[in-house]
Amino acid sequence: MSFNQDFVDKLLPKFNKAFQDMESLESGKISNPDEKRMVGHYWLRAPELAPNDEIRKEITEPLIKIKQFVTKIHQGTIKPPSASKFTDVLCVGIGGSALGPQFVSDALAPCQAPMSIHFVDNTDPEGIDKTIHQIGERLKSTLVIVTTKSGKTPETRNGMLEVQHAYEMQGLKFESHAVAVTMPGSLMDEIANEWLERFPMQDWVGGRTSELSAVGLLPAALQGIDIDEMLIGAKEMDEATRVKSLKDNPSALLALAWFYSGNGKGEKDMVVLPYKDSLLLFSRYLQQLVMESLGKEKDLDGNIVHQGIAVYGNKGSTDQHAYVQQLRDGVSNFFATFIEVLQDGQNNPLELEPGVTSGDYLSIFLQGTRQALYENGRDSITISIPQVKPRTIGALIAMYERTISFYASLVNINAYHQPGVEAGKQMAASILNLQTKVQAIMKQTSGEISIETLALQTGYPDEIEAVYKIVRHLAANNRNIALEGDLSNLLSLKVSAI
Ligand SMILES: O=P(O)(O)OC[C@H]1O[C@H](O)[C@H](O)[C@@H](O)[C@@H]1O
Repeated sequence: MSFNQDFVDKLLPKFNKAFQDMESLESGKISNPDEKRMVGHYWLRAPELAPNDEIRKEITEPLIKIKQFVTKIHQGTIKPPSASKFTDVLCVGIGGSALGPQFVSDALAPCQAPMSIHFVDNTDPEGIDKTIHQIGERLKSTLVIVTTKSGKTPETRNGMLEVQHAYEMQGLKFESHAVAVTMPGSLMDEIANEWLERFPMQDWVGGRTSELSAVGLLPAALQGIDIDEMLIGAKEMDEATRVKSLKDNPSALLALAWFYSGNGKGEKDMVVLPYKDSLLLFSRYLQQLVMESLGKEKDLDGNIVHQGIAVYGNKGSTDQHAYVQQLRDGVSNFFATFIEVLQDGQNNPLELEPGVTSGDYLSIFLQGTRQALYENGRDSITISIPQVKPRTIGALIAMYERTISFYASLVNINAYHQPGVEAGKQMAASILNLQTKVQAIMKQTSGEISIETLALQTGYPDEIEAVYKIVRHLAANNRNIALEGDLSNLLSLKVSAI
């Protein structure tokens, strides 16, 4: 990164404030003012630092419960009614209730994992059917984990109902296969009352920072991943990033680099390039962590700021054969983050040429791309880890979590709420309401009507385009509606009930 000492000196007061803000956050002050919540994910790996005994218990008790439950599942003490053991795990959840478990599974699950894992993270019926089809006969020995902090996310509810239906179709009792991870008292908590087990999600842990809570630890432990090591890695990184010295603090340095690169306004995108197949999902995980945390319209004083940093990426060297061309030669609107893994992970590596292995190529390609970018004035950050293992993954997660906290302080925003997501959900709910009205009207309509008339009859004449999209979708799925006319020309269409 091409900043100089002057730039660092100028930012030092902001960092001193960021260090203070973090101290206050970690001491349990309300750091998510809109939702009036504490922000406590850092306590998950150091319960001794939690502000009181009640919170400490909220961390230690579920952890014991997870370990006991996982042992019983692996031993077959807790077993499904029609098989001797659970063999598979099916996780239903979305956003922060899916991305961490998916990333960690891809990065760390051993080849001979005690259980295979599958995910339903959308309300796409075809995607759900495909997953259930892949599980096939093993559905009877599959443990379902429904994860939702709020307990009311529509996609997760739908996924659960679809999965439940699949169990019923095979004559299996869903409740004997299901556990929930949710906030005590939530709708899901009530639904899961008769299930195998319920694991709590803490009010003071946000979805996107929940990987080291029951959300991530339960599926990881079921796959035989050492969750204690993940927690140790995160704790060690927390200690290293609690240091109030910019130059000695990895998260502060990372936040400084982000601030420099995007001029404190997110002017440049973050391209995440791990040179390791097992870290493929890291960019997707970071996309939520960074963009949902930092992408904000207003700062903490209510000024319109439109903050954020766009994140994308995949893996090296694969991406060198795709979009890296633009990174080097095209529009200069990004900074790259290389993630370098020192150990190749092969015992007897093949020598492709004398003294050269596949792993050497991977390492050399990283260096080559980094230098080629640098020579063309493109900045990059390189993070090196010795190996992809539970401890380093815990550490990486913790490093980025604290970088978010620091950066949010530098640009004076609340990193812990997501008002924009709520807006989309409310819109979707009103369109569902409109669909219900359309279906009710069409049930009582004989003959053809225009979309304009139909919109008028719903009481929302201005929602003509939404009505058009609703009927087009219903007709495409044989849902008792037929359309006559040119599908691409709204005004030519006539709707009738069938
Ligand atoms: O865990 P849940 O309450 O089901 O939420 C799942 C996800 O959806 C929400 O819309 C939020 O934007 C995410 O931050 C959250 O992780």
